[in-house]
Amino acid sequence: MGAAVGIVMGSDSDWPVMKDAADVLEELEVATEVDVVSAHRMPEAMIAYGREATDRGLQVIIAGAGGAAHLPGMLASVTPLPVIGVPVPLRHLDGMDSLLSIVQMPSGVPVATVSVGGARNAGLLAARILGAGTDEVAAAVRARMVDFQENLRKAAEEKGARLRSQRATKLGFGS
Ligand SMILES: Nc1c(C(=O)O)ncn1[C@@H]1O[C@H](COP(=O)(O)O)[C@@H](O)[C@H]1O
Repeated sequence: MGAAVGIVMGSDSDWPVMKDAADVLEELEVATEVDVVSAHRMPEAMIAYGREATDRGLQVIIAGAGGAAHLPGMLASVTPLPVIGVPVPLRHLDGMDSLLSIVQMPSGVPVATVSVGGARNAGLLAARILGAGTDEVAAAVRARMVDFQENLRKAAEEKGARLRSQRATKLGFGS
């Protein structure tokens, strides 16, 4: 089966951030493809990627970029697929430039923007979009997402229990 989610970034220097999206989608058994596609540096190839995405079977695009981050918005302008934008933080301005470039889209061209460096949430959001479908593949992704959420809840509860017990021990109440 081909990739359902395309993960693209403006430069390979974004990969340490964008890898989190690929990793969580791998955990959820969602097929992904990864590529460098830059609106600024390779505009024709970027347009082709966006235009061909649906025919190639992609269902969601995750696009990460830093600085003057035009890639997510430009992709959203040439594809009907949902585009999730990841603001990649660079050395200057701490990602505020990336965030504002991605989030402040003009009306009519939506990009679902996650937090600065929030590639893991971008992956999770892509899985939720896929899981909203009505076929068997969507149901399977949805079931894995429900498990994921259950594990998240348990982990949070365990952290609370650990903290309560450490505190009680410190104050001499026992655990
Ligand atoms: N924001 C964009 C775009 C674009 O939006 O088309 N293309 C590259 N870049 C960004 O430039 C930063 C520096 O790239 P280099 O590390 O290659 O110099 C990266 O964060 C990339 O996403």
